[in-house]
Amino acid sequence: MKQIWALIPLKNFARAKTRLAGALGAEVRRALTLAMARDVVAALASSRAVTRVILVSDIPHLENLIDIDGVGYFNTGLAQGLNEDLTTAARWAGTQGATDVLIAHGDLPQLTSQAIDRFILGAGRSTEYKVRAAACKEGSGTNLLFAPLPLPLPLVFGKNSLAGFHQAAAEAGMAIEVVRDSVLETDIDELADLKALAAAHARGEFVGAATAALLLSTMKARPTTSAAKCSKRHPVSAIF
Ligand SMILES: Nc1nc2c(ncn2[C@@H]2O[C@H](COP(=O)(O)OP(=O)(O)OP(=O)(O)O)[C@@H](O)[C@H]2O)c(=O)[nH]1
Ligand SMILES: O=C(O)[C@H](O)COP(=O)(O)O
Repeated sequence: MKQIWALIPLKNFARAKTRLAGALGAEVRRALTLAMARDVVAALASSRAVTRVILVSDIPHLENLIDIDGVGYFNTGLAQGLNEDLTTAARWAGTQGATDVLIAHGDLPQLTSQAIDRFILGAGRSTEYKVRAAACKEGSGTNLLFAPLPLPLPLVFGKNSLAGFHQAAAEAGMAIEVVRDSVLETDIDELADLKALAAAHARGEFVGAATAALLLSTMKARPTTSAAKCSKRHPVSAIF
């Protein structure tokens, strides 16, 4: 019986979401990072296929910030980098009884438990592929990775990671299966992504509860246009 553990890496707030730093102040980026991570955790916690959900981070007292029933925390100590932290956490998960890991980034606020189960259970049907990757919307990055333990290939998250995973798999004498799924594709990296997310929410598309609440509360607090123009770095409310 598979024991699938979800690992969600979360960067320290001081270094997180830097591509939004030109538009959003540190407090708003922190709130957004936390809200999206809460939504990712909640979706994974409701998945039928996932056995355990673990946050992988060096954020102190993260359990007080994301307090969802049954969620575990792997404290990396001082972060060594995304791939190093996840590799250490995956190895530890293996010693605790995990047979497989589902790595899911913390900035996927439209993630649903149905899409997660679709992704994982699809992997079960194919015996040809051991590793399955969900592409980001640009098709270059990897939003989720499903792999058995011990990991059969090195983790190479980062810029153009999908090509990196293909290469790592080829070097390990295997192939990976790439999934394009609109629900799994939506990561929030740039201001344009955030604007698109607000528009999707306004159209009635699903957005996780914590992120949706943040979008709504900041829109209610929307300043006048002239006030927004005066501010160099806008609150979320000023960008929609
Ligand atoms: N534990 C851990 N998580 C990380 C680290 N670097 C990135 N992450 C997490 O990995 C996921 C993808 O992160 P990135 O897109 O690289 O970084 P980001 O903070 O979301 O955005 P940028 O700073 O704009 O690149 C997010 O959930 C991050 O919080 C790290 O060194 N350690
Ligand atoms: O491996 C990846 O694709 C990155 O860790 C996340 O990519 P992005 O945040 O640049 O989309």
